[in-house]
Amino acid sequence: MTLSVRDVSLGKRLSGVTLALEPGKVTAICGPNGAGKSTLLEVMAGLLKPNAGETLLGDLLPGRDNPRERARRIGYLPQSPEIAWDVPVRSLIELGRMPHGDRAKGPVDAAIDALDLRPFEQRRVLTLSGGETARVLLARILAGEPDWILADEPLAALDLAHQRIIMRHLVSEARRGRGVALVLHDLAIALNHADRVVLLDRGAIVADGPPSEALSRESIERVFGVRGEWVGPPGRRALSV
Ligand SMILES: Nc1ncnc2c1ncn2[C@@H]1O[C@H](COP(=O)(O)OP(=O)(O)OP(=O)(O)O)[C@@H](O)[C@H]1O
Repeated sequence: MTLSVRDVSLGKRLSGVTLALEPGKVTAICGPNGAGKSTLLEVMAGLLKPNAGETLLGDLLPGRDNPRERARRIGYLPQSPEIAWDVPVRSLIELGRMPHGDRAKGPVDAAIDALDLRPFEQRRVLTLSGGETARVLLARILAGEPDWILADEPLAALDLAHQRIIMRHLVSEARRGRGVALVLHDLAIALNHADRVVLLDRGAIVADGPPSEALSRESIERVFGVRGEWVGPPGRRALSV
């Protein structure tokens, strides 16, 4: 089922954005600070109502029709999530099952393993480091087995090894048929791992397509004002600036 926004505008934050995401793919949303990436993701999650335009999940309006159904279908990880209760890690991840009304062991265990959280399972969440906390919050989303994973900077707090593990896992979730949309600042991760890149600037889409096209030298210079050169072999490219 396609997740799309049609002609969405919200103050100065988004203007006339139209985008249709397909399941089975990883889409990276990139762009400079303040470009509207988080706003777009929140609108796509059905959690922020635009002034004009609409978000559609197939032909459903997510959020308004049925919030529980939306939560079952769309797992949304905000940029700076807050943790209200100092509960054990496993209990927090189990909260991801709330839209299903169960604590199914299988998906909770799978999420714990995917995010390398076995050693922390019984720890209280407020004792974890920033990167460990970020992994727990993403595990909560995975435990809910949503059709769509929308995550705002899910790798920002992670060390190199965990960035790799988690990016690979998100790619494998997409290959199993889920839709994955990630706000990413690291253009090399977007280039190497995403199937599609949507480049935003000042609230509008300025490039949208295969990563090597959307993140060409020219568009990086135009949008970020930085001259860069992609170096290294395909799949392992780095941006030399
Ligand atoms: N609640 C709000 N009310 C008004 N303006 C807002 C609000 N939240 C964000 N903005 C503004 O909207 C613009 C887009 O913000 P957004 O957080 O979507 O950008 P972003 O691309 O995710 O940026 P970053 O890379 O810095 O996280 C920014 O100029 C921001 O200051």
